[in-house]
Amino acid sequence: MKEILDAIQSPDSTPADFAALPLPESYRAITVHKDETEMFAGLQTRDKDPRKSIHLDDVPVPELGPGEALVAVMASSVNYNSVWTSIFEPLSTFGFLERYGRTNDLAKRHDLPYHIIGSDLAGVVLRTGPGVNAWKPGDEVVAHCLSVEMESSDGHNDTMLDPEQRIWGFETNFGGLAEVALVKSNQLMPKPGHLSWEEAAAPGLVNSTAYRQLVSRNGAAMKQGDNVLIWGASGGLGSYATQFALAGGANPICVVSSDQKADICRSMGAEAIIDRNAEDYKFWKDETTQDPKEWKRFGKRIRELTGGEDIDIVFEHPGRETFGASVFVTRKGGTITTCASTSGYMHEYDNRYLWMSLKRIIGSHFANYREAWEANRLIAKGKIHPTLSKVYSLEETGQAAYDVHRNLHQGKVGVLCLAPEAGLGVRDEEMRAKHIDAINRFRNI
Ligand SMILES: C/C=C/C(=O)SCCNC(=O)CCNC(=O)[C@H](O)C(C)(C)COP(=O)(O)OP(=O)(O)OC[C@H]1O[C@@H](n2cnc3c(N)ncnc32)[C@H](O)[C@@H]1OP(=O)(O)O
Ligand SMILES: NC(=O)C1=CN([C@@H]2O[C@H](COP(=O)(O)OP(=O)(O)OC[C@H]3O[C@@H](n4cnc5c(N)ncnc54)[C@H](OP(=O)(O)O)[C@@H]3O)[C@@H](O)[C@H]2O)C=CC1
Repeated sequence: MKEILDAIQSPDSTPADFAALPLPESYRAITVHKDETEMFAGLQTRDKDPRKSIHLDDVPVPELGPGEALVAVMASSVNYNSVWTSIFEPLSTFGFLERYGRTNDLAKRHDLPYHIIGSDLAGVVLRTGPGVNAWKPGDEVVAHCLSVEMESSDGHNDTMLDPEQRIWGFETNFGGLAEVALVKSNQLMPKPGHLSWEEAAAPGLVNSTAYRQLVSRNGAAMKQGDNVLIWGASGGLGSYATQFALAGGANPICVVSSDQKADICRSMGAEAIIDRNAEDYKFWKDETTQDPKEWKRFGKRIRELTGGEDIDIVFEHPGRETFGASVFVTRKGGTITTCASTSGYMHEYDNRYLWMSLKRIIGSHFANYREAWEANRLIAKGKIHPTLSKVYSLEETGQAAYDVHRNLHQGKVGVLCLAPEAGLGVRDEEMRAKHIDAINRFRNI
């Protein structure tokens, strides 16, 4: 592994040098264990502690198949899907690995008693499998997390519709929170040169998801002037949705839960901000009853902030707790676009407000390769910036996941894998200097 790291850090290394490097037999990886899937049985979601289920193990390097690449991972990031994996909710991800393993001989590699998690990476290609022409050893890359087989016609208009669509590092093994990762070569994209490894690894999953959900025609197709209600506007998804709204000439109405988070949104350029804690919205009277008066109070507050207008697009992901309010505050003909249900997936809303006002609910999930590429291109051009706050070592990944689970973090949380320290890997200092304030906006808060 030291030889690999030396080659990555030497400005003189050539593709041939990388191709000649011997692969290590094993590498360090963040895992959850199949024999521990019941460890949190009986506990409330909030009390399930990722620090107990997340392990740092030595694992063998997987065999490389056709159309695949092995990547030396310099940095990765914590996504909420790794929190779900680590608390075995809504179900254990080992079921996904077993199901994938049953599809063909090569996929059997994924069905192991340990799951190497993580759905982001920035690093360097070490080896490519047969049939890979677009990438070569030594390429500096980021990887998006869409894994598809594309043997069915279903996915050929939109790869997200492939019946064998999986999220890498969640529904497949050999994820990015590790020193080496196995990806399909059509997950690779150029690493933005003006960013360090950990900055480049931070946006991938959430940036691509927010791009499809909000900007793409497959999502809400946001346009100039739209009022966009963004839940968790300084969180993982929300910090990118807010930037897309501002960069696209829309009007973000940012919902957050503290003064500090409101300040972050202001520093991104947002003006309309609602602190859901300070204003104490209680959309639910009890476990089973919502309070439409609270939806109305929320809608009134939005009208105050927009000069009397209602919401064109709701960027939804909290789910059960907020969905009734989200449907209510959307304007006639408006769109609620949802990609998650952090607070519960059995949503309840008053359907009269949906059909009588001709509103639409759009389900959105990650992004196809083209959407992920376009989202990464915006990062590379300095139009959208990483929202990296803290950086942890690989050993501290459990703590990093705990922070995200408990909503103690801001923006995105990074993890150094092979990178010995933060700040390495910048190739375009001039462009970096132009954007340095925006790049550092979330750092150490
Ligand atoms: C990029 C980052 C993303 C995120 O962070 S997203 C957040 C994290 N992700 C999640 O929380 C999602 C986790 N996944 C799940 O919870 C589950 O993954 C799903 C609920 C999405 C699906 O559950 P499943 O068990 O995989 O599928 P089924 O459809 O409930 O069960 C499969 C069986 O149901 C049959 N079936 C499917 N559709 C129909 C139909 N329309 N009519 C009749 N049967 C149907 C199938 O055939 C099959 O059957 P047979 O078990 O016998 O093989
Ligand atoms: N389908 C897909 O492709 C994807 C789905 N996801 C899913 O989306 C969800 C969010 O991910 P991500 O943004 O990365 O997570 P983060 O935790 O980084 O951000 C979510 C934000 O939502 C807000 N929030 C949390 N709970 C509630 C609540 N009950 N009511 C209102 N606001 C709430 C919080 O902000 P505040 O406290 O300031 O209000 C929090 O910071 C997760 O469930 C994740 O699995 C994520 C990426 C892709």
